[in-house]
Amino acid sequence: MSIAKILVVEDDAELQEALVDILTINHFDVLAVSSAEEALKALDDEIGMVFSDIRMDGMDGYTLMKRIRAFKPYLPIVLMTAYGTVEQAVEAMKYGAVDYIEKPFEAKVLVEKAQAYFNRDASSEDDFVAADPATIQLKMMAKKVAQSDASVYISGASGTGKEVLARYIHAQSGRARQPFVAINCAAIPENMLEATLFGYEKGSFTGAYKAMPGKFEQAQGGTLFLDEIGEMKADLQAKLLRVLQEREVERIGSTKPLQLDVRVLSASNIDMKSAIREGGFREDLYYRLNVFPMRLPTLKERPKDIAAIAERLIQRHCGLSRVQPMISAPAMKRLLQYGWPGNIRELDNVIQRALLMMTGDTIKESDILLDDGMDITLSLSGESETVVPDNSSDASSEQFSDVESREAETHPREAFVRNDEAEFTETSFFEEALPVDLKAREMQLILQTLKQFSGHRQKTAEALNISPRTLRYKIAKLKEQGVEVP
Ligand SMILES: Nc1ncnc2c1ncn2[C@@H]1O[C@H](COP(=O)(O)OP(=O)(O)OP(=O)(O)O)[C@@H](O)[C@H]1O
Repeated sequence: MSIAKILVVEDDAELQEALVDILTINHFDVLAVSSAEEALKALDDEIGMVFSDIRMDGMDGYTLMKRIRAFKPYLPIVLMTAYGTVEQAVEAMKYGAVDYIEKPFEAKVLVEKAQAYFNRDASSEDDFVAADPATIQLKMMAKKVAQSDASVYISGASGTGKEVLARYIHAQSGRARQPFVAINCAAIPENMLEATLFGYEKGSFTGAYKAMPGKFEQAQGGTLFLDEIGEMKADLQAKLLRVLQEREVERIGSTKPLQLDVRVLSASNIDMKSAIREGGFREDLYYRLNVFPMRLPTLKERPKDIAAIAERLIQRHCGLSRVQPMISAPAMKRLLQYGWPGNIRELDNVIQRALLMMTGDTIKESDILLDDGMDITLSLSGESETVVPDNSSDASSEQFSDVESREAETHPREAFVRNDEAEFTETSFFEEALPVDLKAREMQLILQTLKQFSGHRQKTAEALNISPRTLRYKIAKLKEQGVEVP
């Protein structure tokens, strides 16, 4: 299942041997060849990455890369270039090399590149960075439990990486090549969640103008991740329990049960034990979901992860084609000293800000803008691009923000609610019971406004006083959740 080897293409025998030694010592399985022609013959599904020299007799590394790209569009290829051919390497990157190393290079550089890109094109892409002993142990457990079909329940505060861990479990399992379907139970209005989970037949309720498979069906053969499961209402909990017990699902309006082969992972950031005690969550369902419990510590509880995750985030945001900026020691100290109430999601925002602020190739202390030191909340992740005045009590000065924020809770945007819809669409379906949580309200507003302007994005964004980019982001999120957007 997992892609096993790194292919080294190097015609200098001595250097080839050194490369093989370094990679092998660092636990990579390596196959080495001396020419591009041999490399093409050696490339099979077992190869998860290529390091290739550029200047070789016969076919050069540049041509080799183009040839590989024809049948392996995503295979990470790192070109090794001698001094003076850097421009050629940069040019090569435009055609699809993910990176280059300039000779002579240190062993450390080679290993870092291997760690960064190896298996990058596999469906088992590993974004779960673990450097703290607590997380390393958790990751090992996740790898083990991935081999079974046991239901895993992941607890942890918001932004600690519960979805990342769920994806990791899926990627490490025998289901890795099958779909991973995630649904955020809190983001979908209560009356829509059942249909989204189980699917529905055309005409089975007002608004069901065409048949839709549910998330269970979409995850067939793979993994279904039920995020924020604690938000699910009692009647739906009972239905979910039945589906899990019987391992079959019936679309709403259908009498044909569908046998399910779906592994279920779930997560929540609420205290489920007290939810059970208070009657908010069914104990029997909890025990069915919680066959294997995993708890993600807050970022503060795993300080050794901060630097490693920050580096991964830099890689992620710089793309594969840019030399990675470094973090200066004082800047890192600042990251390490901070409390991270928003966990990794907050770290991600801080890194994105720093990348924007920095000049040169190093993130300096002054580039680190922490939320507690800022008088504006400015997130650049696309999740919240608007500037929200901190602690503002002036509702009129606020914008309709992406931030699922406390500000929004204090000042719900009543002015945006337009109850003038009459036709049956997903929108009117939402209106049957006004959703209580703000995410649902936001969704309702967007769908209503889109409908009002016949799906015209620009006009909708203007009416909601949000940027078109924010609207696009929100629409993409809704689509991800299975909501039909006009
Ligand atoms: N171990 C990790 N390594 C690298 N990035 C991570 C890690 N954990 C989380 N992230 C990043 O942090 C962000 C938040 O992660 P994720 O959405 O999985 O958190 P969550 O706990 O599910 O949050 P919520 O409870 O709000 O749904 C994402 O951008 C994710 O890629």
